[in-house]
Amino acid sequence: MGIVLGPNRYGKAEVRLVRVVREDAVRHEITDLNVSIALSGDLAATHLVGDNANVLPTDTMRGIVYSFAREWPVGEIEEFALRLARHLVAAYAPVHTARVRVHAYPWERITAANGPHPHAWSRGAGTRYAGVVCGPDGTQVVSGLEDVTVLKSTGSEFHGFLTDRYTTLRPTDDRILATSVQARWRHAGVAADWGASFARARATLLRVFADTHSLALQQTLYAMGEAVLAEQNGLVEARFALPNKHHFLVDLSPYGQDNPGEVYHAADRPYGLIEGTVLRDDAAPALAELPW
Ligand SMILES: O=c1[nH]c(=O)c2[nH]c(=O)[nH]c2[nH]1
Repeated sequence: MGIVLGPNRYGKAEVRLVRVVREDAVRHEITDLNVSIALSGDLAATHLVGDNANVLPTDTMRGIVYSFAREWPVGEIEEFALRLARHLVAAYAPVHTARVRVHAYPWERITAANGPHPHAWSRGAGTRYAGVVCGPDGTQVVSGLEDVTVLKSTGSEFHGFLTDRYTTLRPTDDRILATSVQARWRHAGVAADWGASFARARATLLRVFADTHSLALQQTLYAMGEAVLAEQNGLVEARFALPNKHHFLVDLSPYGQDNPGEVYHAADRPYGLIEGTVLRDDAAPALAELPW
């Protein structure tokens, strides 16, 4: 019996990159990213004896991110992640697998006196995500979004659940349903119109959340995943984490008032956390190191 080194990876996490594209002196475009890289490969020596010959410093990874941002337009985040991951496995022999994660923060032009301002921005809602793995077993791409908070003020019920002596929750046929969507969808291939696919998936998720008369957040989750896959042949698997942002009816009887679904307490924690995967039954499996 002995002690051995298990799976490991390392890299630079959360490289914050803002790329300004100067169309002219006043009119700009901006891209605001948070990029994380994790490499695995021939890294036993650094762990076992501190021999760093195979170690590409994480500081160099930071430099690659900024330098690539200068040399090319950043483009869609999936494309940028693919470029980085492919470079990292091609350029450094000890690197077998590269995982790249990119979060993009949306900035919207401020509407000023003369319309959309050429270079003044207001931070928008939600974050777009891309994750890429590139290694000996192939390359895969996942896209997604998070922190998209949605709410329905009716059209949601929850009843018929298992009950026992610990149950205090009352069944309801009319409640507020709210969640902060974290969604991911895996692409079948490594080339797509990433921007159009993202816009379509986002619109699908919002539309289905709105249009599904919900008997459980689990049912809404499945409906959203099913629709995203049904509408885009190039997508094979969708994963969700949906916190149930509970809204409780306030008891106004101490004040001699009724409360027919009008005054709610928006609770912070604890919250239900509903997680699930929806996939094509013939989907090739996701690579283990795909950064969802
Ligand atoms: O949509 C819901 N799913 C649950 O599993 C659950 N559990 C709970 O207390 N409220 C809810 N709501």
